[in-house]
Amino acid sequence: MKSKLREVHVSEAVGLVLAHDLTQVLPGKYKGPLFRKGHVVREEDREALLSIGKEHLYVLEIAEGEWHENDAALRIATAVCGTGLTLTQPREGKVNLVAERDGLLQVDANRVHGINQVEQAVLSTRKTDIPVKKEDIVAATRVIPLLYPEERLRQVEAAALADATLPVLEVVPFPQRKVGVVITGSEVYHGRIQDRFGPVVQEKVERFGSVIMGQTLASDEKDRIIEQVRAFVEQGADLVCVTGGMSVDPDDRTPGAIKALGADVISYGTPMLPGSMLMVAYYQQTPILGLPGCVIHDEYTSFDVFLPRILVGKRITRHDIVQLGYGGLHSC
Ligand SMILES: Nc1nc2c(c(=O)[nH]1)N[C@H]1C(S)=C(S)[C@@H](COP(=O)(O)OP(=O)(O)OC[C@H]3O[C@@H](n4cnc5c(N)ncnc54)[C@H](O)[C@@H]3O)O[C@H]1N2
Ligand code: MOO
Repeated sequence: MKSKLREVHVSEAVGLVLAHDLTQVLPGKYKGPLFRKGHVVREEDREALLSIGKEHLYVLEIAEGEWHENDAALRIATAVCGTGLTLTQPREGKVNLVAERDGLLQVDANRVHGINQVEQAVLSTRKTDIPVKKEDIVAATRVIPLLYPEERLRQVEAAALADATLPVLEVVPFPQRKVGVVITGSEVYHGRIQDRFGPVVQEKVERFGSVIMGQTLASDEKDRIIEQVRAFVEQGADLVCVTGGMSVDPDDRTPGAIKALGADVISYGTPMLPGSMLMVAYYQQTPILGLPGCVIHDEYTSFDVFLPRILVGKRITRHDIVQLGYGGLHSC
């Protein structure tokens, strides 16, 4: 059976779906829709409808096996919604997924593509691995037609599951991590200039609810850098940042020190600008980052991409490094 039109008196229309737009004309002031096609008539609409002379309405009788756009959007949203997210009530056929907490947004892009393959289904999301704030809208769902077939909703729900154990979208909270900072550079060590790296790293780390467990000065001495990184790891650091000395001058000792420490270097260099001279390494499972000078003055570098991921406990891989190049030219 297909959905069909039916004429009803306004007093019997509550809960039914308008089959067409209803226009309001206020001479000289306004002409436009008072209610749109698809609107579900509410008790409080009755007076407004009668005031524009609508005693009878065409409503849609929705056949079994078809879903109103609001209900279809809600089913899609429910199928993709994971922890740390809530759904809004449908409005004009759209449901939003809203962050319930600050955290790192996780989106399975492959399953988002799979859902959008289903004819006239819409799942629109922000990108994965970005930090979000409580109450941010991170995704929205809708369907294109006013009535949507059950069969396609089942296809959406199957695509949302697709053998995966994790939800399509979730917001992972930031645990409180301890971060050690080793500042290199003889000019800072000897007090020729004031350290500007420490406050920048501290602000970025605290933004995600983590703490700086300590900050040391290592001049440009490789052995001192090694010792200080190792000491932070032994004291239980969740991340150690070594600042400066990342370039190609003879006094740039940081990459050599991290290697000599025996760390597993994932990459020295990234294809993102700024932040191309970043080093990502792991020493006994603890992430060690070599931070290039640009982190002091550029608002958004490869450090800002990886820091929140590291703080939620994700391990950075060579694949993650490679991914930074496409769309990664921010300034240079
Ligand atoms: N020949 C090349 N030169 C540079 C390259 C390159 O590939 N080839 N890369 C450039 C890029 S990109 C960056 S980023 C920087 C990387 O610089 P470093 O990490 O080696 O930074 P430094 O040389 O140690 O310092 C640069 C600048 O910043 C001042 N600085 C450093 N630490 C502090 C601190 N804690 N507080 C205040 N100021 C600090 C330092 O005195 C220098 O003036 O290299 C480019 N060059
Ligand atoms: O590492 Mo530099 O990183 O791009 O300005």
